[in-house]
Amino acid sequence: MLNCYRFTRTIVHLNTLGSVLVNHHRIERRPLEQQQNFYCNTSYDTDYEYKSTFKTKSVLDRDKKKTSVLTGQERTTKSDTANLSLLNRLGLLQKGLSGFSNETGDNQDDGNLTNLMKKKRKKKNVQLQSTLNDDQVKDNSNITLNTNDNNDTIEYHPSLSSKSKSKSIDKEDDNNSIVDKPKRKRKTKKEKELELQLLESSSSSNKSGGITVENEEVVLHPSMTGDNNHSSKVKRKSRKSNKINEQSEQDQHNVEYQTNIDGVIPHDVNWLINNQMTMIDSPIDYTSSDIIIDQKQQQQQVKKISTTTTTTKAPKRVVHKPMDENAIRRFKEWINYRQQLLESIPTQVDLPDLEDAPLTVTPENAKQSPLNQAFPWDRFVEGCNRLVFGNERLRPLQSDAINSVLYRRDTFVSLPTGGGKSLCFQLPAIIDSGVTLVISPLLALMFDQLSKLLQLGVPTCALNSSVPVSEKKKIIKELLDPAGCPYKLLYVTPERMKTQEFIDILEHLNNTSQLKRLVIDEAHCISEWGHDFRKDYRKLSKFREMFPNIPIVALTATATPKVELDIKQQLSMHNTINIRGSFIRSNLKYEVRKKSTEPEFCFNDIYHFVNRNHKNSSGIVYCSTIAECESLCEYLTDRGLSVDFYHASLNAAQRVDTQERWITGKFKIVCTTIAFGMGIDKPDTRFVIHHSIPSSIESYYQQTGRAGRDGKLSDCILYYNKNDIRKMLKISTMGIVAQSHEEYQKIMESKTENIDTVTSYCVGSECRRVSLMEYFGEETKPCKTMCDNCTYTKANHYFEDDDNIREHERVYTSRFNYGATKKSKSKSRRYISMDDEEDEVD
Ligand SMILES: Nc1ncnc2c1ncn2[C@@H]1O[C@H](COP(=O)(O)OP(=O)(O)OP(=O)(O)O)[C@@H](O)[C@H]1O
Repeated sequence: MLNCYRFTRTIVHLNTLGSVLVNHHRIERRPLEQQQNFYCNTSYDTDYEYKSTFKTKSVLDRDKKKTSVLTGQERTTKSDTANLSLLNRLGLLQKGLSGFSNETGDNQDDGNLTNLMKKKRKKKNVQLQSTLNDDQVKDNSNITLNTNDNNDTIEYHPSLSSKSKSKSIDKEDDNNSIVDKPKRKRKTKKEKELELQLLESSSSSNKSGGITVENEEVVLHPSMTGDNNHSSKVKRKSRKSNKINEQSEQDQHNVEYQTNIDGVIPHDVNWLINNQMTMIDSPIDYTSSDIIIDQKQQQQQVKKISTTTTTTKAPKRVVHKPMDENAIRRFKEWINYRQQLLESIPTQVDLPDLEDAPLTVTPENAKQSPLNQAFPWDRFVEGCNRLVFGNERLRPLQSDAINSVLYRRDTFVSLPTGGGKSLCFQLPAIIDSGVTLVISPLLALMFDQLSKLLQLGVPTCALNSSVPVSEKKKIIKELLDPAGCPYKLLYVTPERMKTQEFIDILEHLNNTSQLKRLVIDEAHCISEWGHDFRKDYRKLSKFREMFPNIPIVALTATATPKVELDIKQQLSMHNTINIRGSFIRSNLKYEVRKKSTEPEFCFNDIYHFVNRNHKNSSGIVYCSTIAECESLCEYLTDRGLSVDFYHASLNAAQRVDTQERWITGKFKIVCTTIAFGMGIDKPDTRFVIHHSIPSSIESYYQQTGRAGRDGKLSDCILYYNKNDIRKMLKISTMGIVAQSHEEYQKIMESKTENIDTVTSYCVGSECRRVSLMEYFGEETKPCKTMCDNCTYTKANHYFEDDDNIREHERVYTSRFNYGATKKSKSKSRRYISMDDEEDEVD
């Protein structure tokens, strides 16, 4: 029998938490010596691997001094570089780089490379000329594109050529990778000397004054900037350039290829508020490290329509998606805008006072809330939201949440599904310095957010079981880099928190003042009373003990008051600011339909509903079992709909792949168990159908919350019959972990109560919206037009027959017997839910 452990609640004395909240009422710059400024420099090591490193000020004593716009103090200049090692991993650098300088204004693509080359020419021993002629580019094929005036160093080496499409640098563990990577090549002595000279000259040549935050070059692929001439010009120029260093044909080819890269955006986006106001650099790679199954594996992938489940090997993967052009444009604008803002910021900024006491902000009191006042970061928030995320404005309560997070207060955010909770921590993470640690319960959810952030250009990484070992090692190395970590957000599953290796990483980040906050997404998973309880979420309660000064941000869309209290207690949140929005989703139409006991009838009904109303729209159909999932998928596919299935028996790679294909519209309808859902953000999802009843109202709200996230009218249909009650009861009590019979019974009671509530919802005749909101403790008026009960007065005849009511009562009253039966077999037993998603920790 499996031993089972129940996590003991950790009690943290409140007095140890006194220092948790950083009450910084005044932002002042520290003396220069005290600042922990990290400077980024990119170079490649002897193995010709690109390397992006941050260096502390003390390390970079060779760097030039600049005058801060904020203080007038002289400061060491910083390097703003692409995260080349990340790029390298994603297979970009083999294609070369092209330059675009944003400092010189937009649409100056011709000038971009030229600017880079200008800077490069300053290096003594490369003998580059300082005018814009064809010769400028001649050494393009050489080792570097160094922009040391701005300390933007982008290096390129001929060995990383398109021709040398050899195996990946990561080849040792990415055998299945579909990314071709360049072959390593030993540097010649000459090259080494040249490189050394370049580095020396780069570190000694910068004499510009100006502002501290100066490195904001945006390097783009010409095709992305719409300048096709650029490529050809560079090619032409590079062909002429054979004077300085003799380059091989391969090198020349590299120059050409250099212009064909998807691009790279180095930037710095950190505004450090921890008693100083400065910017640190953050190398960035705007490619998306989407994790997909490699081609071979895809081919081998077992046809999904089958009764047996597939067990292909774990994901090996990386494919990068080009960045969205609008995102690039916005990002450039953001950099310019931020630059302007920084120039206008005074050297000292007062933070408004916020009482050190719990505070609740709701839509009703938001206007009078102390969070609704001017904060020094307001324009940064506005600019970042508009330019990085492409949103016109913040939604109600988002700005309160962001202010609270930036003020470094413990923050509990409960906004409706699709309410924009992610922005409440992602935006502060970008504006603030250091790393934001995000706990995310599902690989799919993590993948979704990671992919989006990378596409937006935000340096983000994830550590989970689907990340190949080689990449994991690299990420860990970067996180542990004594000189500084390049990422703004680090996503992990709760399981990772229990490994000593990861705790060491966190300790390192904390000791170097880089760990800025812990974010717990889908925080209801921490509560046993929550609908998606995950035992490893419980372990997060240790975080406060380990890092008492790090603020905690918990977010959920489905917390009842009881769950909310439990979350805060578990996490030892202190003087929490609660941001509480209305749960109403006014664009969702709710309907409950009677489900026939004949599976085919229900399948047929679903088919007709979709075919009639949402033939070409995306939607989700939730089923209670894997078998149901697959047979419904088969049925709908046979009838000509575009369908696939998703459930916990698929391995991580298959799940990621299915999710990605659904999100990108490769197929329209996903038949799934509850393994799919939390956090899935496909705005144009027009319907969510529950083929079987959900295990709780929270689950139902969460799952239907996938629909209509773009604000457009969407349908939520729930099929209900009495058999499903018993079936769901069985399923939802399978995963119970209990140490004693009493505990088991307690959990059983809670689970059955949840199902009772769902049943009441189904058979009830009051407005669906009112019923749902009542559950979350919110009062509202009947929707009148948005549910079956309001629109069809007789709709519930089906559920008022004696049979159903009797069955409902029988199940309700038999629940204690059910627990007792289990007890007789075993006092302590662990049942594994088939939909349990746990991250394998290696
Ligand atoms: N201020 C905003 N303006 C426009 N769109 C926004 C804004 N904030 C968020 N969004 C968009 O709203 C959608 C939902 O956001 P998000 O995924 O953060 O919701 P959520 O609250 O986490 O929902 P769930 O709990 O259901 O996962 C996303 O597509 C996001 O881009």
